[in-house]
Amino acid sequence: MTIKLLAIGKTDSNNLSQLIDEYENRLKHYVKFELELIPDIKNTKNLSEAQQKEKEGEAILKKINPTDALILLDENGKQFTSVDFSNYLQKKMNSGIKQLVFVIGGPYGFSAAVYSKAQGKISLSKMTFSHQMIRLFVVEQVYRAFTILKNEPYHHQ
Ligand SMILES: C[S@@+](CC[C@H](N)C(=O)[O-])C[C@H]1O[C@@H](n2cnc3c(N)ncnc32)[C@H](O)[C@@H]1O
Repeated sequence: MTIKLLAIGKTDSNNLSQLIDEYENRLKHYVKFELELIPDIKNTKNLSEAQQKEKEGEAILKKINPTDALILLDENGKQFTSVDFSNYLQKKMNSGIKQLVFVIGGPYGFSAAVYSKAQGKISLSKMTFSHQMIRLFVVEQVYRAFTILKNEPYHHQ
């Protein structure tokens, strides 16, 4: 199974990018992983929040193949412990899915169209993180999950 993390807009902070790269590189030892950044929507100044979400939603859905499992990162989604999340990933791998796609919304979240296509929602906390910082937290948690599955000494209960 391939895991893709889809997000809108390039990561503005070099420090953040470096940390994301670090975990992305570590993850490559365990699974085929790709972080794909969808270019920012242009002329957002002339768009309402709802219009921006719609356009971002269209761009997101264009990237999804019919056989992908689409899972949204969302404050109101299901919460896991890191061990539970590792078991969740193991089950997805066992289920024969070709590609698991985690999607991070833009600054205003997801359009209704994206919600309606999603097979699940995962929350990393009840608090809201910036759409850029959450990238790092997702990559780190996926990495952590694989170290748990491999019994490696990264995670401590
Ligand atoms: C700034 S937040 C958008 C917040 C907006 N209130 C909403 O309704 O989604 C941007 C994106 O970051 C992700 N995000 C932020 N906090 C999160 C959390 N605690 N758990 C999971 N994803 C989160 C989500 O993908 C969200 O769409």
